[in-house]
Amino acid sequence: MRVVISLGGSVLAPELDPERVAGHASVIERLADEGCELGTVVGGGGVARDYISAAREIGANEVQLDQIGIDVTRINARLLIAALGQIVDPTPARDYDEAGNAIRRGDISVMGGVMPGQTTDAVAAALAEYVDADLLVYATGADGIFDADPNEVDDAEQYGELSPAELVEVIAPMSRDAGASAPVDILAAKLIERSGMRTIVLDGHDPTAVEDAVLRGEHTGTDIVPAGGGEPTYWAQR
Ligand SMILES: Nc1ncnc2c1ncn2[C@@H]1O[C@H](COP(=O)(O)OP(=O)(O)OP(=O)(O)O)[C@@H](O)[C@H]1O
Ligand SMILES: O=c1ccn([C@@H]2O[C@H](COP(=O)(O)O)[C@@H](O)[C@H]2O)c(=O)[nH]1
Repeated sequence: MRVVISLGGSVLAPELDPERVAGHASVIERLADEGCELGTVVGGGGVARDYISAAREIGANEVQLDQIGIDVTRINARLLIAALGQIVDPTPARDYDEAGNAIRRGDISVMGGVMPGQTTDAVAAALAEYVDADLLVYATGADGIFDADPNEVDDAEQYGELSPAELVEVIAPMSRDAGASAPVDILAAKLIERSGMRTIVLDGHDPTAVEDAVLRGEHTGTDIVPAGGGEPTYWAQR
């Protein structure tokens, strides 16, 4: 089973805690031990946003801000690589070919951002399509997709399941500025719609949430189910 995991910077490194990073790395290692082929895409989190807002005040344009964000995602990718030992490609992939080649060699690939105008959510969706993944998992700061930001609106309601087209509709009104917060960005939603990729969006603060979802099909987030997708096939059922 080939899986792409998008690990938000806000769940990998909300603060620089080596134990938290090691916890995420342990889960990735366990998935690899179970035979999963893995691509991991790491976000920039609060550090990227701090840099972006400082540079915006100084007068940087949106592309420059995106470039700063990309650099931070790559630093976070290196942090995760440092925790992953021997089974990982030691260099963050700079593009989908590099990531795909590492995965085909049997390494775990870790990458950050690739180009301005998007977020690592879109990188993960493109990588999943490129390597023909069985499953794409977004480990983010909210337990799925809601009708409003659940960290801001007390009675926000979760979507348990969405079609890719519904996902695009829900995500479309959200901001596209550098550093914006959304569980999945609009380009990612469009790529998921195009590829029909089976996708889960879940709260990744506890690293074992990803393991439960991939290995046991257990999660409390949102399932993005393509038309005719049927029941999700998880590792335990293969
Ligand atoms: N409709 C919504 N449904 C779910 N979460 C939402 C929604 N609108 C806004 N959000 C916010 O989006 C956040 C997730 O995106 P955010 O980009 O902050 O984190 P991330 O995915 O961990 O990646 P990174 O921190 O690397 O950018 C959630 O924590 C939540 O507060
Ligand atoms: O391919 C990419 C990836 C990221 N960016 C910029 O970096 C920040 C932080 O990334 P997150 O995935 O949101 O953590 C993002 O807001 C973009 O400004 C990018 O331009 N291209």
